[in-house]
Amino acid sequence: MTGPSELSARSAAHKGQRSARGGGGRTPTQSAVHWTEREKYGFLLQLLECPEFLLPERLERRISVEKTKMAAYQLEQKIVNENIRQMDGTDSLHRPELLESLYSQVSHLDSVLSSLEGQIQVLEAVQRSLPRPTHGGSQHDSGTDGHEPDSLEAMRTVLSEGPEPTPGRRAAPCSPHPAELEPAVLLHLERCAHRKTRRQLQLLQNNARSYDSSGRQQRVTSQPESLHGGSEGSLTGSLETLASLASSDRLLDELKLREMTIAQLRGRVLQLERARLDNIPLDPAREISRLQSSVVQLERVRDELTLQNFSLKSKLSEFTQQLSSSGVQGGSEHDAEQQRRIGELETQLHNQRNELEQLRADSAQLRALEARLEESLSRRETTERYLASRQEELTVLKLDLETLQEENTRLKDDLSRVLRQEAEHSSRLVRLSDCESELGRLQEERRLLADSLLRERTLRKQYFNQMEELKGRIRVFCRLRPLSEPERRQGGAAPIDCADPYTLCVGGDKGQREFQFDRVFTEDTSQQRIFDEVESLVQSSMDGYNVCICAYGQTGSGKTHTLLGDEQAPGVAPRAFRRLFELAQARAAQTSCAISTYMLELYNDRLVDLLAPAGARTDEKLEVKKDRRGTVVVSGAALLPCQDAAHLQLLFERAVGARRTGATRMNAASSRSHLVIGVTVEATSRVNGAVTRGKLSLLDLAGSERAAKSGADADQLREANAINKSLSALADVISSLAAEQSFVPYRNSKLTMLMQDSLGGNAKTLMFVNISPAQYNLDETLTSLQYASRVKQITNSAARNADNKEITRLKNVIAKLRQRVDCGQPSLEERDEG
Ligand SMILES: Nc1ncnc2c1ncn2[C@@H]1O[C@H](COP(=O)(O)OP(=O)(O)OP(=O)(O)O)[C@@H](O)[C@H]1O
Repeated sequence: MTGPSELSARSAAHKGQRSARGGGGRTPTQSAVHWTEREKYGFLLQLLECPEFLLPERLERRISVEKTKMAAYQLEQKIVNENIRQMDGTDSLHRPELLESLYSQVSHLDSVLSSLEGQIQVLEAVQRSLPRPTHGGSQHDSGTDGHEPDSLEAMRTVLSEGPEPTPGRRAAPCSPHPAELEPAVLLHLERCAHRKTRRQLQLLQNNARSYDSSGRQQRVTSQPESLHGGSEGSLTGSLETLASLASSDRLLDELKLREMTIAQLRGRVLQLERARLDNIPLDPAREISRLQSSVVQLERVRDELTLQNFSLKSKLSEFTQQLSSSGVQGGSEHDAEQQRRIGELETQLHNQRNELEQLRADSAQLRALEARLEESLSRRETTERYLASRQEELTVLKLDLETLQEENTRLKDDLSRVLRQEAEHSSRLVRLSDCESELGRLQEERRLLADSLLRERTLRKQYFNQMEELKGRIRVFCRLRPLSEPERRQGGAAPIDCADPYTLCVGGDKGQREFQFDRVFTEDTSQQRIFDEVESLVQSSMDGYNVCICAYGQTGSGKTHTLLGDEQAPGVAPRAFRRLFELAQARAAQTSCAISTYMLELYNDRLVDLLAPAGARTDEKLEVKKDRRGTVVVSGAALLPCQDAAHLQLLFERAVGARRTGATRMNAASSRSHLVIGVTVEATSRVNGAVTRGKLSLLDLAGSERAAKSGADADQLREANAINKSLSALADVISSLAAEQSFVPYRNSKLTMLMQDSLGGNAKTLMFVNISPAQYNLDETLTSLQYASRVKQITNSAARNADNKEITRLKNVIAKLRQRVDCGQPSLEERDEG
């Protein structure tokens, strides 16, 4: 069965052959190349067999008829091609026979078109080679019908370089004469003209003969009249005979010239034939050559005979002349003799004519044989060509078959692979649809989880804040540091005991005192444990609260260690930085966080920007202000955005490195200033665009100390004064907040101004009170604990309110007791001392 790919391959091959043969968009020149020289020559011979076709009008008509035929065939071919094109499509699979028949139709049409084009070309070449008919009379007097050229000049002109342009007429368009056609055409034309001249000559001779016989009769019947004074009629007849003879001479000359031209043309045709024979296979060429040489020999014999004929004719005319002259002179004695001789000569002439006719018949037969040979050769050539083309086609088809077989194998492999892939693909599709439904379910689940997570988060925040509320806005943690070696040597540890995680018992001269805090951390508490307690506040700053974590205590009590720590044991600050960025990362899907920082030092009541580049640090006064949202800002201080925790840590280390420290008797690296680290967090919700702003303030306060004890010099005394002043202002603020006074003296110190937005209000504050365990520092420890207790009083509003009521009651009791003292009863202090 013929497959569609095979058919299309064959179609392509067929089209390739057609285009190679000049099919499709052929030009006449291209077609002529494929209409062989032999075919052209055969057609030309056929044409010359019917000389009436050489008339210009007929040629014209024939050309136009052939062109019309060609147009019709071309149209038909187009239709068949269109059918093939459609058949090459989907239907071709089911109708291979129809397609085959269409292909054979196309081949047939191709060959017909090629033949028609060749014929047209030959006809046009013949037309071009003919002299153009002139309008208004013939330029060359042919003496016939005005169309048949018989003028020698015209022939020569055509033979040499084509027709001369005549005056009033433009030269023929410059189309080249096919060199091999012109001599053959001219030869034929010349032969036609030759035959005509000979017919005329024959006519003249017949006339002369009839006149001669009538003259003789006249002479026989009217001899007595001619003897008496001559006859006028016989004179007229003699003159006509002379005229006929003269015209006969002219015709004879013309015949000679024509025969010479014919000989020339024949030689040229032979030359061309020989050249053509070079291209013809060996045996037929030899055969044609042999036949042609015999034709030439025959023609030579015929020419000789023709010459003899001429000489006889001339002799005859001489005799006729003599005869007529002797007739004019009144007869001669040798009449009978001459008549006999004339009779003999005429017989001889007649015989020679018969011979000549015989030769001509032989020649015609030879030509017919030659034509048949040509025909059979051409048929053989056509068959050979057809066989060769079939052979080529067969080779191409074999190659096509091999290619198709390979293609088929490859396609089978492809098909099996594709089928395998399709099976895999369909199983994958099933899996994919399962996955899709699973994904849909998971997405729904995720959405529900996200909703519940949001609800949970909101609740968590709510509970967290409630818990923080319960813990109090101000929380106080107490941290006891380990006893150092110098302290051990200087009297050892003070009687400080941690009764429970919230109670610290300190023994002293006035007995043991108890201090309650939110948490009490003993000397063995790790930095991580401390941070675990602080972490919730760091989270609050992410939730939009202002959070302040500060460390208070005498110098060397461990404030810096708690807040900043060192490389081995990082304090609250570096851990808080890391936690902030972890929280920002965890919430990245819901909120985008922008974290910035400023780091300041308050030294001798003067603010210093610790993040300003070293060279750029000037004495420019930094001012503490509040923005429209009530947040404290320091104008002139750098507020640097931080990309990540490492960046913030780097800035922190830079600031700590720039901080002012000095050696005291109490601490080799004592902080002589308050360190304020502010980390602002601006969180923008990706859901609704809501912005929350929080701040984490870390405050490492300078050590509270007694100047004499710390061994301070004049500068250090000034530093200590400033430090104590600011700490006292901080205590005042906290007292005011505790007493819920309407006025809180924030502006008494730069420190309190700076901490305004982180103390009181909605702010959450955590104070570490750091204490030394040394007996040597017991007084300072007690002072610190009392200070922290004051702060603790405002940690819980409910408790605070209760405390306040209690204080009021006690104050009333004191007042009554004072009245009793005034009445001789002991006072409260006296009772306590007792
Ligand atoms: N909990 C602790 N565990 C171990 N060592 C501690 C602890 N607390 C403080 N120290 C050590 O005590 C010394 C003094 O601590 P730190 O410098 O933190 O005191 P300070 O209160 O900041 O002093 P100043 O106010 O003078 O700056 C340091 O050497 C520190 O390492």
